[in-house]
Amino acid sequence: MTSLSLPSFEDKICLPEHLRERIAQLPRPLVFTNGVFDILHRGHASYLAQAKSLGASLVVGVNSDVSVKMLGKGDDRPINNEADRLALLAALESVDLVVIFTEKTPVKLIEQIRPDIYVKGGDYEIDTLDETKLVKTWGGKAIAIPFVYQRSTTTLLGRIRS
Ligand SMILES: Nc1ncnc2c1ncn2[C@@H]1O[C@H](COP(=O)(O)OP(=O)(O)OP(=O)(O)O)[C@@H](O)[C@H]1O
Ligand SMILES: O=P(O)(O)O[C@@H]1O[C@H]([C@H](O)CO)[C@@H](O)[C@H](O)[C@@H]1O
Repeated sequence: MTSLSLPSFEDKICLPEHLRERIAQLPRPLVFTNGVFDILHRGHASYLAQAKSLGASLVVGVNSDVSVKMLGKGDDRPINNEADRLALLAALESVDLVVIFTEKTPVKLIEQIRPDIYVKGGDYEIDTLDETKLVKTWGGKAIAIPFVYQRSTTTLLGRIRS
């Protein structure tokens, strides 16, 4: 019987204890974004590709299952568990590294990574975010990417349920 090794994209999933060395290996400018990415859709894929194009590498911080519960998206969320959400993001060409965070916001993680560019989608008022204020303390930039495709996990779930 042929034995197959795990697909190489799994290497993009970073354990928090390896974060410092993995970040040091990535080319700069380093772009960072974060989110739940519960049911991946075309809006996410397009957004992440555009985020990557702003720099040389893209790191995605992914909310742990417990931290999703703090965001008020619903008692049944996330639909996909943290391991699966990390793996799907790691499988995208645009993504260089994925790492979990367990707090309500990714501020602690951003302090560790010190990205050159912080990115969120156009559904956020980027200038009001603590994440934006933080990256500016070391001369970083924050950029909001407008939606190209009107998609959302919540809308998809509504359609499945109706
Ligand atoms: N249609 C979209 N186009 C571009 N960016 C998006 C889109 N939807 C979400 N994003 C961005 O992707 C990241 C993750 O978003 P999120 O997981 O909240 O997606 P969502 O589909 O809006 O989910 P939910 O409906 O659960 O809030 C965020 O930074 C958000 O700004
Ligand atoms: O997928 P979402 O809901 O867009 O991701 C959230 O983004 C929040 C944002 O960074 C403002 O603080 C973050 O706090 C939250 O933990 C989710 O990642």
